[in-house]
Amino acid sequence: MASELKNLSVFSTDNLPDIRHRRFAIVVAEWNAEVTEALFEGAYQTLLQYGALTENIVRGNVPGSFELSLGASWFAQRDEIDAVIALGCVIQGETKHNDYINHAVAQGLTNVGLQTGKPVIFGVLTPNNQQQAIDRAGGIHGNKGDEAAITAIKMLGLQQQVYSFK
Ligand SMILES: Nc1c(NC[C@H](O)[C@H](O)[C@H](O)CO)[nH]c(=O)[nH]c1=O
Ligand SMILES: CC(=O)[C@@H](O)COP(=O)(O)O
Repeated sequence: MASELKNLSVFSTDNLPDIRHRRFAIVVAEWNAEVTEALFEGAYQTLLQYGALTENIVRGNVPGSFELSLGASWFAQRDEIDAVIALGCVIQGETKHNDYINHAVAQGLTNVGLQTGKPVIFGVLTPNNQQQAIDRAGGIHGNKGDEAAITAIKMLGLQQQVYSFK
């Protein structure tokens, strides 16, 4: 498979913007907390590593990934928030329930970003089983939380470039 034995969290960190004064909301789904906590830790530490201040990062919990869109929307509508990172893990079950959640949250988070004009990052794992989730939350395939944080930073950099273009 394409992702076999690959660290999927390898990304360029060239030309990242100054984020000292940027404020981030991280919305975390409580379902599969062992995984989502690892995603949160990866996102939080990555934001700090690249210059965010602890006082400029706020966390909110939602029951499940389906609720990430509304939680993200509440934060994104606040003038004080510059970007939102949504973290969840939807593990395939016996029915199609995971498909409905995954499609709803992907579309929902997309809509929040488009409606607010702010980076709203899809940091939701959609694995077939627990091991695939663990492998992508600090395991052999990296940490989707790290990727989500870098994505938020990069999008703020693009936003800054767009709005400063003369
Ligand atoms: N099975 C998983 C869920 N299910 C709960 C939904 O996200 C939602 O909270 C419920 O349908 C009520 O609206 N959530 C996950 O994040 N991960 C799962 O594996
Ligand atoms: C993905 C989920 O919603 C989880 O509860 C598994 O549900 P099911 O086994 O009923 O498909």
